[in-house]
Amino acid sequence: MDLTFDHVGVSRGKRRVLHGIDATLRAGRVTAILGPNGAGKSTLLKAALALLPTTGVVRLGVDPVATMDPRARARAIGYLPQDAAVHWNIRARDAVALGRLPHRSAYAAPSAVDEAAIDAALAATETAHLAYRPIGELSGGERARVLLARVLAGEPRWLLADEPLASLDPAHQLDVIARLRAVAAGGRGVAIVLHDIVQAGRLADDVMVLKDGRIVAFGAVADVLTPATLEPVFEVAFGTLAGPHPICIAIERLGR
Ligand SMILES: Nc1ncnc2c1ncn2[C@@H]1O[C@H](COP(=O)(O)OP(=O)(O)OP(=O)(O)O)[C@@H](O)[C@H]1O
Repeated sequence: MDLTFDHVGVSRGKRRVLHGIDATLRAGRVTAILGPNGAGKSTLLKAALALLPTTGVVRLGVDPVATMDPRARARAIGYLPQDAAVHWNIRARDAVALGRLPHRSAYAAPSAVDEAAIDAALAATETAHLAYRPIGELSGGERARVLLARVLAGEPRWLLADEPLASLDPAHQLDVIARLRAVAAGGRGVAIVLHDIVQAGRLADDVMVLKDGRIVAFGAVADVLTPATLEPVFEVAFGTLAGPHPICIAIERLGR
């Protein structure tokens, strides 16, 4: 089930921060969303979750996201925000269990299906050994993996994540990339905001590049992750390396 942006615009205060976004993000693929600071990447994810008022329409399949039943929407689209926090010092496993809330009736105890999904998410993020530790005592990277587990536990049809690799060491970055690719390989949709262009090449099938609230490139990773496309966007000279996936590396700032 694809996620479609049909002329989507967002204003924050008096400023227009997204302009007429037209794009279809495909289920079964990983889409990386790149762009300079302030380009509108996080805003695009929030628009897809109906967390912000928008002009235009975001659709999951044929259904406008904004008018979906909130529980159905929470089951369908999982979200890992930038700088996600847990405001109570609960155990990691209980934090992951929160990801199952849209599947449970109010006050019901987790079912066997819920417990299995929680255990699978802990295993997938290598956080089972942290399950009974207070989340406030975990390192930044451990907490980031637990919060990813919370989203995975909800088994959403679409997974939207804002910078999920930022605080992870290389081994756990590779694990999370493998996990997100597995989610997409299972037919679900994955859209990830990233700053690391090398990781985008490793993770993504498609890349959307935003600048000043507009799409400046959107397509298959090999077509978009090129110096010709990226240099005017980031105002940085890029070089390429041969590898199993497109590797584009920032070399130096342009025009300085
Ligand atoms: N609550 C807000 N009120 C006013 N303006 C906002 C608000 N949140 C974001 N903006 C503005 O909207 C624009 C887009 O912000 P957004 O967070 O989507 O950018 P981004 O591409 O995710 O940036 P970054 O890479 O720095 O995380 C920016 O100019 C930002 O200053």
